[in-house]
Amino acid sequence: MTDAHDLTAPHEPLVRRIEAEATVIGDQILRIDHFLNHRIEPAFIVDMGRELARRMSAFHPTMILTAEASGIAPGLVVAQVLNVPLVYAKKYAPQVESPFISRVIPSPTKGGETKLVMSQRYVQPGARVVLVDDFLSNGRTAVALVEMAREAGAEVLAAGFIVEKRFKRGHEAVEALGVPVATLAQVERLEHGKAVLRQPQA
Ligand SMILES: O=P(O)(O)OC[C@H]1O[C@H](OP(=O)(O)OP(=O)(O)O)[C@H](O)[C@@H]1O
Repeated sequence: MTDAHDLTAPHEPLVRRIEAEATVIGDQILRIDHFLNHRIEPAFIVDMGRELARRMSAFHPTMILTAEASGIAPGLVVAQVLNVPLVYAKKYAPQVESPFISRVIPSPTKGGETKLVMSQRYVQPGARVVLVDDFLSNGRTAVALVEMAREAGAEVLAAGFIVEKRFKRGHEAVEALGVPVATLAQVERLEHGKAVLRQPQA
């Protein structure tokens, strides 16, 4: 089994790019959408997805689960490397044929509420699920996905994220559900227009 330290080892290429290129607004907002979730660099998202897949491979998932929209790119890479299907809970066109499972969560970045909807046709009892998303912040999206997968009768083995904000409660919230968390970059805090990250081992 992959140990906890390995699951959260900082991925040096990502750490360096966040340090050099992130737009930081106040002590809460970290913008790296020029390579992660608005403009996507294929070679870099594949590099990061491969590293997440390497850490997830020990869990032997039968499917990857994410949420629309920003989780799809890293989720697709992890799914491709592990040769399993990717399912994404819909947010923006949540008319899903019955039977389905849904959760309403506070919208992480837009205010208001977001509805996540997932068809039970694509998450079957006994499925071995690994969650993947681009960001882990308060963890409400990930917690909702864990609950939805379990409601469908699936087993949730682990959750992997490209970036986590360690100053939010998401990591603890997901682990409290008994789900190990893997992340490639850990943002400890945002200050003076810069992101302060956990550093890779020399
Ligand atoms: O840990 P949390 O507090 O739940 O925040 C993390 C979530 O926030 C973002 O989604 P968002 O809905 O903002 O954007 P998207 O529609 O582009 O995926 C991100 O893609 C994660 O799914």
